[in-house]
Amino acid sequence: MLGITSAVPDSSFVLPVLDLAHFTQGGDLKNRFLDDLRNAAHKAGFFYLIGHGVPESLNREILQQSARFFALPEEAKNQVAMIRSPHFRGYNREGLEYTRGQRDWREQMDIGAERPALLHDRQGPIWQRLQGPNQWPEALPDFREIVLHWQERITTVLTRILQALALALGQDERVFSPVCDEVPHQLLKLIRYPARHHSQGQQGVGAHKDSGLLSLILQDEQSGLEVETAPGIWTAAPPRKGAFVVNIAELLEVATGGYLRASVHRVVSPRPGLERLSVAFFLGARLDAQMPVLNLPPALVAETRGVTVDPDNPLFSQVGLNALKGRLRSHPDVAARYHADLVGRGLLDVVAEQ
Ligand SMILES: O=C(O)CCC(=O)C(=O)O
Ligand SMILES: [Fe+2]
Repeated sequence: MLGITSAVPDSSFVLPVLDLAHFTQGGDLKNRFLDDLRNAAHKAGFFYLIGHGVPESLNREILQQSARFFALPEEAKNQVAMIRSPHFRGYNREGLEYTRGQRDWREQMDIGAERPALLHDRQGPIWQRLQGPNQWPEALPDFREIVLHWQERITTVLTRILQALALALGQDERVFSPVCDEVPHQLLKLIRYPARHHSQGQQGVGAHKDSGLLSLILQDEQSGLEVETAPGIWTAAPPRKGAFVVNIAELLEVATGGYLRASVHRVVSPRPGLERLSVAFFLGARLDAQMPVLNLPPALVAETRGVTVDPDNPLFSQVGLNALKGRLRSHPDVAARYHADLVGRGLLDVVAEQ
């Protein structure tokens, strides 16, 4: 059997639920929200978010667009295939993406910030290759507007959480502004996990950490997302009506010397006869930024674990390099076609030679 073999979820641990409206209301509610946020982000690194202000109707619309997109004929989806985009945008059918060397079993459409390509500037920083236009399915006239609108709303929500996290960590509310104002790195994935026969393994997406600042997941009614809350212990994060799942990603672990936890998570494939749709949004820092290391209050420093060192996944504090590393590894076909000069080389070596 491949990939995930023993998913014994730990039902004794329940992910916390945070209400963002409490942060806005101020006073005691705000202080309690900040305490709960600090705890959630330190311990599990995952929580449910309610009171976020994103209308249910908009969440339904994006899931509907997603369902319509995945229902298109293979040929229509392939017209926007990622292999046509040097900027890693577009559609991938099942089995094209890898996590820790194992094939994931999900189809997905990747959409980023809609910005002009900088590809021809080969003298520039190598991460500039990530910037460029998206690909849009011709058959779905409302797709582009709904997806970009949802992306903007979610960016606002996560920027707010970043401000709250800054306060919760004893920092100025705007401490992350220099690394995420104006042109944060945005990536939105529409994802469909088809059922899989157990003999094929159950890896919807394999165990991983997200590489940006904060991630947010909108789920349909199907479970499958699991969080490693202690070594080898997987806590289920099933869908909750009206709530998003939010999680800490690697750049915040780096910025806090490991006080904030970028938890490992995975998705187990649905049982035969079922499928699961999710929309995942990844807020990264500006690609031209260097991630700062924060000066935490002594009480928090005492509980700092240090950044997890994973030889398979070196962390770069240069944001653009970290993002490019992730994309090259997840999409070897796109890397081979457009970025062969970077494949199989340490990115830091490439930068040093430029
Ligand atoms: O589909 C999900 O629920 C989570 C997806 C995920 O973790 C990812 O794409 O990084
Ligand atoms: Fe993830």
